[in-house]
Amino acid sequence: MERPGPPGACGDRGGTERGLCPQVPELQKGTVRIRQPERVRGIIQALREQGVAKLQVISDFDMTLSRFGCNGRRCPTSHNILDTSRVISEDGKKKLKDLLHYYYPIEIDPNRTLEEKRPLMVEWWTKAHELLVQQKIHKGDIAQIVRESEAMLRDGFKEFFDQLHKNNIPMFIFSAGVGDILEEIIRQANVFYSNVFVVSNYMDFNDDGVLTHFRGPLIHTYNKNNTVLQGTGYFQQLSTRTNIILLGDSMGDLTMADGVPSVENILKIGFLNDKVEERRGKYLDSYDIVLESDETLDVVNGILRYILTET
Ligand SMILES: Nc1ccn([C@@H]2O[C@H](COP(=O)(O)O)[C@@H](O)[C@H]2O)c(=O)n1
Ligand SMILES: [Mg+2]
Repeated sequence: MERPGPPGACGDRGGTERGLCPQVPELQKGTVRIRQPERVRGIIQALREQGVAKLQVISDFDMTLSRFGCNGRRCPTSHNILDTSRVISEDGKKKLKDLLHYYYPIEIDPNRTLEEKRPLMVEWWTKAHELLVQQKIHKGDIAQIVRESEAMLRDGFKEFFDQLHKNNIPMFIFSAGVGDILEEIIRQANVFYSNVFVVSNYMDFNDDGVLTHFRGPLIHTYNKNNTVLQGTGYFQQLSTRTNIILLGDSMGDLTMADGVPSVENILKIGFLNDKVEERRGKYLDSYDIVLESDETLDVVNGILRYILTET
């Protein structure tokens, strides 16, 4: 039989999905799906009880911290921002769009295995980066390209970044996007705080500020794990941060915390943005909390507020 938690504990109404955690009312939103409410309740409670000093956040960027929908259309990813910008020739734009139309359905296909997808993702990223290098992009144009784009962070981003910063919680952004672009988005949103650390695909420029190549190792959707973090030492420095909130939008994001030593508790929150019906089952199997077509960080902010409130 389930033992009730201490007064005011998450789920002390019995732990049904409805009364999952009354102190986090955002979990009642219609966008929230949870396969194992008891498990989620237990993790949230443990994160709160064990305290802020043990917590770290690991997040994907594109379509997780950034929005999926923009005024009835798809928001651009960090790659798309560059691909569709004024510095790319018409021919370059067409080729990059063709790549997207060919490879994106493969990326999100629930019927293909990760083993099948991996080499195809390497192919996509490699071809796209080669095309971008041919465009002789100037470093000095990046800020303006981002300003002119439709890039948008999810609603509630300021509270999210602020809560983490004020509580000195390290936030690791692990992205297969373009590091220079996503950093600029966060900078222009005024939330690029000292607790934010990014690993992504960064561009290298020559002395004239012209893009010459992308720095390795190449990060694509399905190799976001320890293999591309060698030499960063990031997780090793945070060895006391054994409790994790992981945020992602892809099945590839589930391995982002693989390099963290001695994980005690991990809460995986997945944004299911596209092909919702088709992919729901797999997401519910893999993420503790699934947010369907939810353009906000409300649920994440609600959980953080509860975890960070002093008892
Ligand atoms: N040429 C490309 C390659 C990938 N994408 C999309 O970028 C996203 C990966 O970035 P994360 O921050 O989510 O790791 C992924 O959604 C790909 O579809 C692209 O737009 N263009
Ligand atoms: Mg993503």
